[in-house]
Amino acid sequence: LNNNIAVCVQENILRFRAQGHGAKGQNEYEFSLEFFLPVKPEVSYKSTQRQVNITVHKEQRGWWDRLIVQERKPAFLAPDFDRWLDESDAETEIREKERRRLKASRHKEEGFVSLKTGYLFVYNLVQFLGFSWIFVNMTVRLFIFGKDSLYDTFHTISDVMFFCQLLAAVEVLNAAFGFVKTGVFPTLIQVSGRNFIIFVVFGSLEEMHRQPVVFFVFYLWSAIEIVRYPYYMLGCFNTEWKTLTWLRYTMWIPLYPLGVLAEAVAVIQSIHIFDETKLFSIPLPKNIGTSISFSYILHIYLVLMFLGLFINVRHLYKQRKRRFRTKKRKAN
Ligand SMILES: CCCCCCCCCCCCC[C@@H](O)CC(=O)SCCNC(=O)CCNC(=O)[C@H](O)C(C)(C)COP(=O)(O)OP(=O)(O)OC[C@H]1O[C@@H](n2cnc3c(N)ncnc32)[C@H](O)[C@@H]1OP(=O)(O)O
Repeated sequence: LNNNIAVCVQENILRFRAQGHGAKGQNEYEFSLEFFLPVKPEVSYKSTQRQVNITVHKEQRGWWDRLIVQERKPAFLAPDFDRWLDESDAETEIREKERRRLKASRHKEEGFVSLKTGYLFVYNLVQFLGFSWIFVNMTVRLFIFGKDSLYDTFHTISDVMFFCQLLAAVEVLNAAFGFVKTGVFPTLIQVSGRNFIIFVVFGSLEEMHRQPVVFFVFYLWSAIEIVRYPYYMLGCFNTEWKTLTWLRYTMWIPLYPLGVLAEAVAVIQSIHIFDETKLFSIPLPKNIGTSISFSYILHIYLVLMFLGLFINVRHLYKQRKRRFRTKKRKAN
């Protein structure tokens, strides 16, 4: 039994004093040890029925040649070999710890990668199904109803197109968070450009719903997407189908300018409707005039569209070159 324990470190000397019941009955025990190198003055201890465990920390990490300054160790001092560590043991322990840490972080990384892949795969699948439905539906209707089908594209297709295009906003986030290796800006241009057309130009004007231009815009958009999304889906499994890759990086060459042209026609057709209906026009104070028509914004948008066309065609051209260059190098 230990009591009245006094432990301290002063001037690098550990001083211990306690009363206890030992082999020779009740006694006062004390010792002092001067350490080989500086230790921290803070000391902690734990006392049990059998022993007192004292913990002293070295001032600086490192290996000491011995524990105390005296070369001869006092008779009462003996190492506890259960807790003894020499340099090689410590190195093995450090290496083992590092190995375990690396393994744990690799596990975490693998978990994240498979979660990301699963998420991208599901996203691409949903988009693929959506755009396939649009493309097949429009094609079948074109065959069955001929020219008439051009006039009711909006009524039959717009809900699914709204859904797919709204969901496509996720692609900007994917790029921004680095989930996919691409620039945020081209994706932002692509997604916001299309959403402007579908929600503002088509969505807000009933007069536009029956325009054949809706057919051309939707058909051109979906034609590329039924190729692009399956290409990404295969990419999620590090697989590729050469024909699909070629189509993904080639079809945009005719489709993109045609798509922008169709969108520009839609914007131009909508201008007079916005002027007549005064929809989204900005009211002005009476002494200046009545209002600023939304058609001014549309004129600015037409310019931005061709700027967007230039930026994205350049981006897609670079992606195409990168894709086919890597492929050639891999083949060598
Ligand atoms: C800031 C405000 C702006 C205001 C707007 C101003 C005006 C805007 C005007 C815009 C005009 C738009 C016109 C447009 O609507 C017309 C048409 O679309 S017509 C139809 C033809 N269109 C197309 O061909 C374009 C289709 N879209 C795209 O290609 C992309 O959206 C685009 C961002 C343009 C390019 O895609 P990305 O940069 O991602 O290139 P990659 O496909 O090569 O992908 C790069 C790597 O990332 C991997 N990736 C990408 N996405 C995914 C995914 N969802 N899941 C899995 N992996 C993905 C891909 O595999 C590549 O990796 P790797 O190289 O390892 O294979």
